[in-house]
Amino acid sequence: MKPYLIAPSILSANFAKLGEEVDSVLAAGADIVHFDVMDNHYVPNLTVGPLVCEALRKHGVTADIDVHLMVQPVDDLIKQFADAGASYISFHPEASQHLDRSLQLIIDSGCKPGLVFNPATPLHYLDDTLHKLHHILLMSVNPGFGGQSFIPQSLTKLQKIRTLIDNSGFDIRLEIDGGVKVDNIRAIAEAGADMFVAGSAIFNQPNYSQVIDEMRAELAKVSR
Ligand SMILES: O=C(CO)[C@@H](O)[C@H](O)COP(=O)(O)O
Repeated sequence: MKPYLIAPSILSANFAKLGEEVDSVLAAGADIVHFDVMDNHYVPNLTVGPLVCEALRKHGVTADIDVHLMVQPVDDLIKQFADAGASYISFHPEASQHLDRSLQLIIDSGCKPGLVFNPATPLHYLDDTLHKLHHILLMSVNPGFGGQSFIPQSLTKLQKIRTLIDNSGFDIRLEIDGGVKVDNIRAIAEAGADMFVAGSAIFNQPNYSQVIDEMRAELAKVSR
């Protein structure tokens, strides 16, 4: 198993001082920055685009930036985000007309490709794509908003994906996103996740390092 990664979602950060927020959360021990892109079409909310990703790089952020595209169509934004400094880029398979092409565009742009599954998106999209994936992102809430509750059925879906990955022989990260908190992160890790996106659990607390330390303490209890 890979080392656990904690990825704060900027969706819950104070956008009026985003650079400082990202600096603070990285200084507090976060591993990677989760960057939620919403287009008010694929999801009913509107957030940020490549300019903001580029601004974080210009601000001096050197950590990996994990771009989650909640957009349709997908392909036009891939190169723009790669040029803006994205490290990982993931998208929802049902939002792409040509899944293999979209994955290849991410690879050709020099980024690490991922597929995102909503709570009810079928896993058959993994049938012919696993060999190209760097990560799989399971949404444990319906996408569009921070601060929602973790959908308990996601644990079963996580276990299914973990088994698929382990049986495939490919080295793929399994990321979870939505309602991740100190009090459920251990169960989520035990179901197979190795990368944890948390927005409100981190940014809604005054002391980011305390939350991240508490999450790591819970993760240290997982036997694997
Ligand atoms: O992509 C999304 C929501 O669509 C997430 O990244 C949320 O931003 C996670 O927020 P919390 O559930 O952790 O508050």
